[in-house]
Amino acid sequence: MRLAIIGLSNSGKTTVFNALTRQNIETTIYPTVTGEPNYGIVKVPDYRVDKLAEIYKPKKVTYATVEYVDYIGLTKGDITQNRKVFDLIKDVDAIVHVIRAFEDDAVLHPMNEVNPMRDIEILELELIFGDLELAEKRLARMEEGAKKGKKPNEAEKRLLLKCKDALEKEIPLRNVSFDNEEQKVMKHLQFVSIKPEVVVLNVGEKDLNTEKEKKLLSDVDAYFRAKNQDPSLITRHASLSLCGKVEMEIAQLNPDEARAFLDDLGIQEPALNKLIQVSYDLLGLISFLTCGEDEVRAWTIKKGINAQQAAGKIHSDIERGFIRAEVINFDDFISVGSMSLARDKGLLRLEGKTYEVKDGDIINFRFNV
Ligand SMILES: Nc1ncnc2c1ncn2[C@@H]1O[C@H](COP(=O)(O)OP(=O)(O)OP(=O)(O)O)[C@@H](O)[C@H]1O
Repeated sequence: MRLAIIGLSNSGKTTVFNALTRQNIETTIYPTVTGEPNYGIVKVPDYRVDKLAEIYKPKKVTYATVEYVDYIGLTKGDITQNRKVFDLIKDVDAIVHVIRAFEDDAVLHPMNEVNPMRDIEILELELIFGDLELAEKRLARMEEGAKKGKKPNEAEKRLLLKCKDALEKEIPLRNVSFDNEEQKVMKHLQFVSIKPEVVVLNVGEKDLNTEKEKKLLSDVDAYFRAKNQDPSLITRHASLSLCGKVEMEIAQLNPDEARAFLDDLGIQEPALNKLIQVSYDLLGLISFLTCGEDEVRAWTIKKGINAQQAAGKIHSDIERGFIRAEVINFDDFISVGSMSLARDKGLLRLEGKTYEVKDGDIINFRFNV
């Protein structure tokens, strides 16, 4: 799973990226307009993996991971520059949209003043304009082809017209419902406004845990709710606030120092953990767990997949030779503390191929190859 961090220049994208990936890429008070994208793999914090590792003391502990990519900012009205960003993010699973809400005169703002709601609108529109350009170009190419006698792909044409119509009304494609056929055609079209989106309000340190922060966040939620007029659509948007600068400082500390720092600020855990979790949920992902003396591990799967498909995540042989899955949910396991006790108490279930795997299931696959 890969997420792209996007936003206007100087909104704090690299700061958030550094905090997430514990890297130290240079952040500047000037916009970055060239350079290579930054990539980083991030462990998905999971208290269940921590707890199982404590119990099993395995040789290896493996968390689920997500990858983030950070690149240059989007610019109002600059389609050529923005296309560079869209080309990079066309294959990502979701976008993290960083909005500047912190005040600092030393950090240049591309619109000269801090105004988060205006910036959200600008950025959302740039995504829409980028997609509109793409739809129009493809339709024009189809028309050219038709003139030369080439038969257009009717399904794609219908879909492009539907997208164009929505985009012209300034509706992002994530807020349009597409049937299964349309979704299939959509796969190779590389639109960006269709991607699930996590909005991160990057507030100043002094605004953390204040009414101002709460109000801003509820304004952001209201903005996206108002945009999504089809209640049958699954939510493809989530928002949260954090202070990128503080998060980056915490990420550079050792665990004890970080704990003391968080206690000082009256925060339970870094907001980044929530960001990672929210991204995971938004993509409809869950984790199942495997444990033993060799390894305790979290595996990422899509919500709704069955035990046999989940087995395929580990190895195609296990999927092919699947016999049964021995399953216990993490909470039940913890209530007794060991697999043998769980078995004695009948908490360990034997499930077949079609069992729908739940978040936090600890699974032992029985298979035969
Ligand atoms: N929450 C915050 N509070 C105060 N300063 C911040 C905050 N977040 C980021 N900054 C500062 O803002 C400046 C710009 O940050 P950063 O380089 O991360 O932005 P960016 O969006 O990656 O910029 P660009 O892509 O245009 O280079 C840096 O000086 C950074 O320290």
